[in-house]
Amino acid sequence: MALLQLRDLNKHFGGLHVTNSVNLVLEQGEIHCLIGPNGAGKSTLFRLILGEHHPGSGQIWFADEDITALKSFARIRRGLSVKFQVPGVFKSLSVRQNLEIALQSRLHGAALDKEIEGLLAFLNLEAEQAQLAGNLSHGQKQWLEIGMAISLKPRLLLLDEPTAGMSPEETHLTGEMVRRLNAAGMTVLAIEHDMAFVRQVAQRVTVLHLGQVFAQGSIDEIVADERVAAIYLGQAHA
Ligand SMILES: Nc1ncnc2c1ncn2[C@@H]1O[C@H](COP(=O)(O)OP(=O)(O)OP(=O)(O)O)[C@@H](O)[C@H]1O
Repeated sequence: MALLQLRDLNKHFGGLHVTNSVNLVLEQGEIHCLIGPNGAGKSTLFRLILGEHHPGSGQIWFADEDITALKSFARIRRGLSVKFQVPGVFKSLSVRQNLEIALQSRLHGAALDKEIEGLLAFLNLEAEQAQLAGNLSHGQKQWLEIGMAISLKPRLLLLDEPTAGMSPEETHLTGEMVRRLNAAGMTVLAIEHDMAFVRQVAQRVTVLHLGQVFAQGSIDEIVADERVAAIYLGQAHA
């Protein structure tokens, strides 16, 4: 079953056609990675899905409902969640308090404490729970934000370069987290440049180039595609 469908989506910024007739189907239960050179339009596509940008034309369907005209909060209420690239944690609050804030609309009392314990263990942040979030390492901040993004138990989790700036070990641990979330039923769409991460998690990969879907397939098919290699030539991320 399709969880998310982008139908002929278009977005212009002035004369720039940043999202160009994009059609993309995300199956319920898959981990899908979105790759492409800088400026390909990946972040813009996320903002369209979340409702921070609105398309000039085209439709966005989520769980058999047309959500194109809905505001972000209404999309979040239906089960969408996003972790953007820049950590949005509350730096002057502890790790535990950050999770409390994310969870408190859903849980209280003993149930809240139990959920926080589970999340801390999942995020490898048990020992850091009393630390100020601002004092965490870069990787730990990213994990805390993943924790906040999954606190409402979304059906679809959008991750914008979740491993940017991480060591290979941290990247691998992040991949394991994503796989565990997926095994528990969460559908994931991740923008990612790190091909080791893409190989670790992705069941399907979509390549975006100049705002268009350029290629789609398994990681092996994408890596073997000479057309894909060609569009990365001269790019620092290749
Ligand atoms: N709000 C905006 N106003 C004008 N132009 C924008 C805006 N947001 C993005 N763009 C332009 O749209 C194009 C696509 O940007 P986008 O950030 O979506 O690409 P990306 O694939 O996410 O790139 P990167 O990998 O560098 O993050 C770029 O040329 C960018 O300058």
